[in-house]
Amino acid sequence: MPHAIGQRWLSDNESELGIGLLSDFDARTVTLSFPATGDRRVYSKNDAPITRLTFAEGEKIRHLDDWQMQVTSIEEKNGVLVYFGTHAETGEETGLLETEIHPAIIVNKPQDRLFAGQVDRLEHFNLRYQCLQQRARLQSSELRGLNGARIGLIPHQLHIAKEAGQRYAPRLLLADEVGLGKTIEAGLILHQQLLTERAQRVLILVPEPLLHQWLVELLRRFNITAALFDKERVAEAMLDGLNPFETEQVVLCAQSLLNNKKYHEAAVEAGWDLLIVDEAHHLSWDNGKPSRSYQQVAELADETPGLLLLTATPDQLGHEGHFARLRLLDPNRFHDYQSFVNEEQSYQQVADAANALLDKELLSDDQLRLLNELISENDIEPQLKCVQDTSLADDLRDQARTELLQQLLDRHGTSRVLFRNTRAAIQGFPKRCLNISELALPSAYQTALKLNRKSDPQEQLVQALSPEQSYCELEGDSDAWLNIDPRLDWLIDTLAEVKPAKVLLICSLKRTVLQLAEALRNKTGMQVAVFHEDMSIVERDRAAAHFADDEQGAQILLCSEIGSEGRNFQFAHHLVLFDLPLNPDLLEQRIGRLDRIGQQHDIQIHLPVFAETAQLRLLQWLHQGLNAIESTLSIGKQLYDEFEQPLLDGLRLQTDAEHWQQLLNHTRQRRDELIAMLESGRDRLLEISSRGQGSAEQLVNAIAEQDDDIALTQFMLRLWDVYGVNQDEKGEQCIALMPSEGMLGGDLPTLTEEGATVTFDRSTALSREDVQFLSWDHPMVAGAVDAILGTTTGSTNVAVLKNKALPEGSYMLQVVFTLHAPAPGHLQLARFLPAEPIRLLLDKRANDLSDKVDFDQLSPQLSPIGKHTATKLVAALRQQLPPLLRTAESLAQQRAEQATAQANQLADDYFRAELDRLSALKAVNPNVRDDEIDHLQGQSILAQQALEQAQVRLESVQLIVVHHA
Ligand SMILES: Nc1ncnc2c1ncn2[C@@H]1O[C@H](COP(=O)(O)OP(=O)(O)OP(=O)(O)O)[C@@H](O)[C@H]1O
Repeated sequence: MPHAIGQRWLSDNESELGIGLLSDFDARTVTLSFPATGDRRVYSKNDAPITRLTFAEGEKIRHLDDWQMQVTSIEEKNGVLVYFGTHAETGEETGLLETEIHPAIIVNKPQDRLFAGQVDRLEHFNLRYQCLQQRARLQSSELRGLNGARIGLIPHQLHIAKEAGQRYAPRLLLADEVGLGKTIEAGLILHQQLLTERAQRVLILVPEPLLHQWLVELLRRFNITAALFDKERVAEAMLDGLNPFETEQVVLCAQSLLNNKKYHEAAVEAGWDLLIVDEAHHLSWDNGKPSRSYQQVAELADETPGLLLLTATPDQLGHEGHFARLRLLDPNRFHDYQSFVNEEQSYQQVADAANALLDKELLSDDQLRLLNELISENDIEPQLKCVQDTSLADDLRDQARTELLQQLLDRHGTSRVLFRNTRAAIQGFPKRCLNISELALPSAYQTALKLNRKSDPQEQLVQALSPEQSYCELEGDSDAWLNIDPRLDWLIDTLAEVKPAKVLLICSLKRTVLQLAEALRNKTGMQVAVFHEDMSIVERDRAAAHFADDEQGAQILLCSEIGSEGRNFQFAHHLVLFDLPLNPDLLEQRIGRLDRIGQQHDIQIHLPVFAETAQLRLLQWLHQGLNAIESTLSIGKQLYDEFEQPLLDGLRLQTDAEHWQQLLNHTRQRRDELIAMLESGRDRLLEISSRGQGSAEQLVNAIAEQDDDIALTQFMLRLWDVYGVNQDEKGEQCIALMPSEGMLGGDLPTLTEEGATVTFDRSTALSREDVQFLSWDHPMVAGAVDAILGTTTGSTNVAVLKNKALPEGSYMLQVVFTLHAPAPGHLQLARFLPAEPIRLLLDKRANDLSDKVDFDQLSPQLSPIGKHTATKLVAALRQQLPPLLRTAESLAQQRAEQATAQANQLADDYFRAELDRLSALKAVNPNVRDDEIDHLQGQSILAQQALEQAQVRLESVQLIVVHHA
């Protein structure tokens, strides 16, 4: 093409310069000036990496004065093109000289890039298509947010997470027994809410000692980076005039931080989508009065759509407290304690009906009547008939039973707001074995107790349970007890006996921890780790790590009561209870440190008690009366409240042996009674709804199947190759990755300069903390897909097809479109609108070959060609390709219209069914909140509006030329 001043050219390598103007040339060089950036480049004429910018008929051009023209014909005058066409605004016929084209046009549309000679590599074109497919898959996956967590697949957790994670603004109480994975469930719900953009701003409040554990679990298991707020950080931000809580999206802080009024106000003002409160039993409500922490959370909960409360011991501070926490979830529903209690009494009937269905036996007339009564507003005759018809296939009858059960659970009780799984229901947990060592009460203690008898009943109790205190008071030395107390030698012997096994010791007071630690060090020289409330978080974490260290760590960790909440010490299986708490729920929290998911051994609980003392009596009451040591008990606090007075009298040794024995018998009887009642009523219902009948196992299977699918591995291996990530197979299912310089789409999330080791294998990820677990949810996968699709990489290509069956020189156009509807992320429109790319293959006569030859069939037959030849081929077909592209676009448009109509139908069906379901539920189960229904209605309208705006967008275009050589 002869050069002429005034022609417009583009740099192949520096497209950001905009459109160049040929300002000079001679026999050897060409000079381009780029008006948009003020740059100038001189190129060697022979091999200049520049491409002439030309437009074809039907295309639009922007004039220097910012108006647009659609080209109808083209002429050339002295080597410079003149375009004729219609003015977009006035509709008049007009002409536009090549020199008058706007210099700041960014050439990033695939067709413009192709015509401007910006031809990408074949592998990049293929990768872009695969990324589009993967993004579609990702967006519409039912398992999004569930499959990517580094966790073992435990059905009850996944069931709860799926149930709640996909709700709008879930408000619920996660109340699994200690150590069954409430943190994991909350993490899974949070993960789904974040990934689907249902929640973006999240505040997590936890007891201070658990801050670090939460931070680590969120990052390690879910790749969620929370910002840890402490006093210093908050104060500093406030000094700078900022609301600290507005500076981060996911904030983790100690609930006690909000005791500062200013901080609390700032937190409320900042606004959140989701609030998570761990160890929520601390939000107490005593004698009709809310505690300070309850009020703090209530204010936040009022302003925040989503709320997750976590507690293993919901009744720890009484049933009224439990009700008060339910009220935080939904004040309208839980407004009157007495009616709540009355309602709970009716659960027995519902549970009976549920049991009848679960038994899979034929239903009796009474049972049929009961079901009809309980689900009276629906016609359940067809399902009942099906259940009773023994000639039908088992799976049909099972399905009918499941439907009935679902309706029953949906309509009754707290099943939408409260989840509680128990060890008994899940099974497979190690045993708890109690080892009691009865020691003789030292005579010095006996004397001290006689001489120093207290009159105050509370003091009497303390004295009876801790005889060492009286002794120390008399001696005037608070350490004196360690010189005579046989429990110290007993402890040393126990440690020696179980060595090298780790031992966790819990007692109620910090003072005891420090004194015992000192005595152990002095007497044995052993390493001892301690953990108490006056240590900083860093000190506590260091102590826990010292204890966890297998090689050089301490054999024993001594904890005050604070160590018994939330912490993970299941690598140990010996627990010393140096004293016993009166509250059975605290006892459960203590044992729960070891009795947790992941515990591999039976748990040995060691208990030293002085014979014939209050200590022994308390042990008897907890063990023989409640059986709260070797098994878990959800009603410990309730029983404590019922028996408090006779128990305390007994502990003060004011009752004789016979009365004491009677108390033990009564306690046991009452316990059995209550448990039987709960097992058949409230707890039975909770158990059924928390475990997810069958659906939980299906979910586990679906995730396991996805784990086994090698599609992700194949995709990522290809992606790293093309992206420029160096890979080194390390064996044991691990791959070491190193970034290279100038990676295709820039840095990849979680791949640092030092590299990263990754695995696609869940069990490897579970056993190797240093290895990243790659799944469809992992930020590196989503980040890489976004990085590729966020650039123009792979949006154009020219390839050769060596196929003798086709005439030499014939050509085809492979074009990929996507369908876009502008919608907020939380709408999750991809559920309805297929995000699958629309791919078209047209021959030169515009025949549509897409259905005859698919992408994966064609791709291996294509070979790459050099850029120079590619540019020449495009230039040679410059006038033929735009009409082909227009045909492709109109075909894509037709498909898009079908897809949008289908999407509309799907969305309509979905929202209608959900609204019907929720409205029907609301009529019988007030746990359905009005705002959930309003939200669904709003979403339905938004979805409709967004679908009306759906448009196709060209993603990539490939010219395929047939060549036989
Ligand atoms: N699915 C899982 N895969 C792997 N580890 C798990 C899983 N679920 C729970 N765990 C581990 O089991 C332990 C107990 O889980 P978690 O802390 O979530 O329980 P919790 O119910 O919150 O306990 P607590 O009642 O003491 O607060 C933790 O160490 C956790 O990491």
